[in-house]
Amino acid sequence: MTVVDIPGSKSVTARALFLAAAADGVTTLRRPLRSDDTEGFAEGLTRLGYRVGKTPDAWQIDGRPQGPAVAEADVYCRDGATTARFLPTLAAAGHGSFRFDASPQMRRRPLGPLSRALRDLGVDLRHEEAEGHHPLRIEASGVEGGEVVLDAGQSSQYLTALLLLGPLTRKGLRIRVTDLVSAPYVEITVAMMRTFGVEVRREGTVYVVPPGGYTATIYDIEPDASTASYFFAAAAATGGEVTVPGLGTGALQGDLGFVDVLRRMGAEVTTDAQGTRVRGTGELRGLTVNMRDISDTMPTLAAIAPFASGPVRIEDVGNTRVKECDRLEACAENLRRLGVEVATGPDWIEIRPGSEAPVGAEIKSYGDHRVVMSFAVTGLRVPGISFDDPGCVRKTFPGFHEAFGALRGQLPG
Ligand SMILES: O=C(O)C1=C[C@@H](OP(=O)(O)O)[C@@H](O)[C@H](O)C1
Ligand SMILES: C=C(OP(=O)(O)O)C(=O)O
Repeated sequence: MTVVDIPGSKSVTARALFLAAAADGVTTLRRPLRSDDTEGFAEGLTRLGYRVGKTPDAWQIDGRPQGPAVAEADVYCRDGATTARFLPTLAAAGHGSFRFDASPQMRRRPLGPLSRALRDLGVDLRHEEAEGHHPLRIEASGVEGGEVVLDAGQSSQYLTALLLLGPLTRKGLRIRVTDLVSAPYVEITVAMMRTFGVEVRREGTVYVVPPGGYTATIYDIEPDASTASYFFAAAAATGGEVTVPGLGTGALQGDLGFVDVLRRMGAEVTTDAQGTRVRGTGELRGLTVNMRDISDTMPTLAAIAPFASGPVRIEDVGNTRVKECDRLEACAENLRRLGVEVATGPDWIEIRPGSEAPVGAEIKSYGDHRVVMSFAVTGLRVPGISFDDPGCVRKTFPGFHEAFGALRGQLPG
């Protein structure tokens, strides 16, 4: 049995940084994720004048309920959508002139529904180049609050950004949501807001957020469930056994639901209060699965699908086309490089394992950490897999190759 120590959750760390910055008092985050996305978020806060103190195991943030400590700032959000979508709302609640820009891929990724909602709330927000995309400029003078309509069918992060903003407005927010993808991420947001002293109420499709601000706390960041998916998939694909402590029945992240997909395929899964264990049984059945709620794990499943005994069809994942790359096409392209038959549609991918074993090839990373980490799992059973850009794992797990290499030595085969 192998016990794997998975680094902290990106989503939880990003939210915790926002909440800590907005809270009244000093917050300590224990075991935050240290990766390009979360270091970028913390750097953004520093640019906005917040104090972020770092030790190897904890980050400490001096909260400022009144908003950024500087009157002007230029914030580079790197490749992280949480930074690029959450930080502008934090800035909007303060006073000053703030500009946000991001990596070329993050500039291509959409933001329009969020910026429209902020404008509807009276925020002076301008896109400097393409409408609905970074770079953008906010002339912030606080947010009054009230009711706003939001389409979060492309990204739940728009809704999370507005929910996080709610308690910083003068009247609170009523957010009427017309569509929502990646819904479990909103549950993470609501649960974490509660820990920082704010109760979000739901009335059907309306989220009601009271004004009044956040309270500082000591917060333990749980391990990243999307990262854990590579290690669970490794066990399922090789007949090995992997245990991840800290991701148990009380975990906040919906992506832990990936183990239910592995269970449907034939793996043995046990989850208790302490963590989750996956044991490969030698059986990996094909299936049709809707991954709308957990689409960050779509590439993980696509990458082990060639080992299934029948076709694997993944549905309702159209939003993976606007992530670090077009993930449906990236997975299809790389599976074809391995000699695997695959088809895609607007929001689905179907992998059809053949009688021939996949062959080794260079994987085209498209700068996407999940493409690399997913096909590393394929590499456990297919000799000769290499990557054109292995380093792009830095976005969420700089130490991935070392950790996965250590696991490889402990798995069967
Ligand atoms: O809120 C979050 O932390 C995230 C939400 C999801 O994005 P979408 O809601 O855009 O699907 C997920 O893919 C991303 O990695 C992190
Ligand atoms: C889509 C992802 O990240 P983000 O949207 O936060 O950039 C991801 O980590 O898979």
